[in-house]
Amino acid sequence: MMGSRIWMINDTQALRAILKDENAGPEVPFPTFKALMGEETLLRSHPNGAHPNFRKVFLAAVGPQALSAMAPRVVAAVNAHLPSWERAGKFPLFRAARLLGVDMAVDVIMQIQLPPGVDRDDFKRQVETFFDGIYSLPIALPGTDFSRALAAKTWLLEVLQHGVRELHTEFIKQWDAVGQDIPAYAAKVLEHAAAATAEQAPAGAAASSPSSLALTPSIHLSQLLVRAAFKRFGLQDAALGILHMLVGSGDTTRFGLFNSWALIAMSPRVQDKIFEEQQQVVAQHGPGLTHEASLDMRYLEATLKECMRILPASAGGIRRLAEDVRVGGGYVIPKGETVWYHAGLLHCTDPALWDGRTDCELPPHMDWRHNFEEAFCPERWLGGEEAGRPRSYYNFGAGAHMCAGMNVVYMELKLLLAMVLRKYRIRLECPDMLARCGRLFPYLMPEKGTDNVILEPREAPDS
Ligand code: HEM
Repeated sequence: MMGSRIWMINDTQALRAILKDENAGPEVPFPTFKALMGEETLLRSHPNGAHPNFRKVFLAAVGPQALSAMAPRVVAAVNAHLPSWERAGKFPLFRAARLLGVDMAVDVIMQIQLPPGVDRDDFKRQVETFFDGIYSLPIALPGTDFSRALAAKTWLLEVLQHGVRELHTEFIKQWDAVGQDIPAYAAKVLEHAAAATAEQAPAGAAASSPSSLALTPSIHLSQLLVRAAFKRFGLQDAALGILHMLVGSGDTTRFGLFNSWALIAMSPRVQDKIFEEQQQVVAQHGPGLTHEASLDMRYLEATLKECMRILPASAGGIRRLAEDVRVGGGYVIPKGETVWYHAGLLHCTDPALWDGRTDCELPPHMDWRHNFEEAFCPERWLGGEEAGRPRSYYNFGAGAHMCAGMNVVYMELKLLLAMVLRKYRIRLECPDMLARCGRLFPYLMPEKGTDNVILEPREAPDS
């Protein structure tokens, strides 16, 4: 692929070994990705114990308190679009998912601070241009997506330096104070967080002083730890770390949202069950959409899992083997080779759902095109269902690098969908929009003008 040889691994037994860092290192071997994201990504190598410590700090930054603080920002982001969709009675799904993905990354998750004079919408347009380039051919001719993305990168790195400057300065001070040792730095951050919890600092409280800025768990700080693993880094590299997380959190979210929204729009049955659950959530938590309320949306969560089982929002992950790996049938893939675990393929051959038949294009549990009602069954995730509980779920990866933002994604998507589905039934204006998607990789791309979602107001429950 793109000049690289890649082995697709669908043997879950062999995969277990590959998903451990001792045996294989994450890597994205595509020239476009490397040119835009740099050679030194978290996904590539982890000197100095960087990865497990980065992960601890990242997970501390997205714990329950942080999610509670994030929820109102999710609601605000959706409210910035919903009224115009309501006025039109419909919205274009691909564009809506793309805009919301960027909003979630920029405003909700990363809370990007811009320098005076930089317009937030202009910034978001540059982020979109950068996203588009990631899936393009590495041809930097004028007017190509790739060359536009390279230009956007230069601009974005310049702008992002503003918001990360103070943290970078304080980080370097703390970094030197701990002898430039990543585990020691991470330990200090976690101690600081524990002390703040003991003092009952309010959820999402901002750091109280410049030095505590570099000791308070945050996604920004976790990215700086990654940068520090490679070299003594400057402001430009700090900005690149932030750009990485904009991609990691925004681009994936838009695919998750597009796929889920489309599948849900195809199922009035599932929408009714979500609506019923929302009424119970309102009875228990009131009408406000909070992180706590989102925890009681079990059916909606099962629906999202089912959507991302059928149409994963990621293609899994890629690894460079550090050891020979033996796979089924006695084959050995030699050290140094690149392997890919593909979420969609693994879901197809889920041992709990697949009967081993190979004479069909897609097995019934995946075949949403021809067999929608049988394939799309959120109840699978709730147990006690004859459809069978899935065993393979690789949408968020697995093993040492399993998505650290998974709980953020579930909360975002649950709140967003609840805001729409409490008020509306939704349906695709062009019912076979998904089946007509011309482009399938790396994401589903609808044919022009086919992706409108119609909003039909639900009658008030007591009317
Ligand atoms: C639907 C949305 C998302 C999907 C499908 C997704 C999927 C994934 C996958 C498959 C991996 C593992 C890649 C591998 O094994 O090489 C991963 C890693 C990661 N994701 Fe996500 N992701 C999503 C959203 C997010 C968000 C919103 C955040 C941040 C808040 C995030 C943060 C991360 C991080 C930090 C890692 C690296 C973890 C590590 O290396 O330990 N993701 N994601």
